[in-house]
Amino acid sequence: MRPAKRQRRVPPTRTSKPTLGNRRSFALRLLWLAIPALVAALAYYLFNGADPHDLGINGPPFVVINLLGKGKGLVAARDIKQGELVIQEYPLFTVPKSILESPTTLISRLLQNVAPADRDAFMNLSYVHFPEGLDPDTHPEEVALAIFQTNAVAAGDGVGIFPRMARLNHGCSSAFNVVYSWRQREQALFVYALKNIPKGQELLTTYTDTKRTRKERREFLSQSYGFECTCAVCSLNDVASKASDARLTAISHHYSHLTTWGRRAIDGVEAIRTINKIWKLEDEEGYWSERGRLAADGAWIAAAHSDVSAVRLWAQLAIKWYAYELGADSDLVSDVQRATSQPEQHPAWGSREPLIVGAPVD
Ligand SMILES: C[S@@+](CC[C@H](N)C(=O)[O-])C[C@H]1O[C@@H](n2cnc3c(N)ncnc32)[C@H](O)[C@@H]1O
Repeated sequence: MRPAKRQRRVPPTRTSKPTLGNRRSFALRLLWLAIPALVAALAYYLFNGADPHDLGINGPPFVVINLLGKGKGLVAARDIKQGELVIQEYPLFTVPKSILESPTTLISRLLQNVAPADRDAFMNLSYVHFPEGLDPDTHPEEVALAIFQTNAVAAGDGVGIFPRMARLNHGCSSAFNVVYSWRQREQALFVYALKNIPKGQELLTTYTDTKRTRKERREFLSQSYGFECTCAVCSLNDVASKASDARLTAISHHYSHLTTWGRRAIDGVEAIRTINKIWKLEDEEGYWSERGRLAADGAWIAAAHSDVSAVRLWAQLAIKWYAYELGADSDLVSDVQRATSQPEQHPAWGSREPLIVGAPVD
């Protein structure tokens, strides 16, 4: 069960009507009509996505609204460009991966150290898996734990709570269009647009590795997050859904095959061929996540086999896709940039026999 939604007070409406014949009172009437609209617009802006980085020339990228059957969610307030930063958020608090005290006690204790407005924002988040038989009204500490479990995401060595980002709903495979990552240097969570997102479209992230069949994804999401996924991919007709499942299963299979290069079960040429197969299948599926990492793997394999021109090409591709997912100023982009200018300085350089492994087929 979710906490009761807060009710907003509705101001009493004015009952006296100005006469139409009087221009001054007509102007006053317009003014009276405009004031609530301006106040509503300001309140909407303040409560739905304004933060310092939103105040750029393009205006705030999203609003938070109620969505049928999903609770709250983020919807693009204007066209958002691929690779655009949509959220930069600091954690309300973080929790290490292993703890000694009871999680209920820990969360309640950490909440005491946050500002009252932040605590309210936290307690307003949605949750699933509340212990059966307990009344949420008399067990706020259990509500806090359930909220934490539903909304916490990876943040460095631990997990953290980011109330703004926590409103992002889930989409599978080609349906998710934003990606979040923790940046150690800034100690903040960054959310980037993986694709162009037209105004009015919902911003969706992914809660799990969605390179799984629809049935497997649905089981996981229902058990872990308490909802039946109806994203664009889960809503495909049976024929299209089977084709998508087959692509996703093949992608996973190719990823497993690729890892065998690490133990020399396949050579560099086969490894690069496998990366190109994954890339092609992902194009067909519309699955664009993790491409920076995949291209960086290509650069690594090329460097290991001392294939200078392949290192450069894979590294350039990695920079492009890392920039979309992680930001052009992220550490991983800087690391790969070094490989394009000085392939011989790549950490994997020359660790395997020399071989022309092959370039990206993009
Ligand atoms: C991290 S919260 C996301 C924000 C949430 N909608 C809210 O109102 O705060 C996770 C919860 O959102 C809902 N949710 C997320 N993605 C959904 C989807 N694709 N369809 C339906 N519900 C979804 C589920 O209730 C899930 O447990």
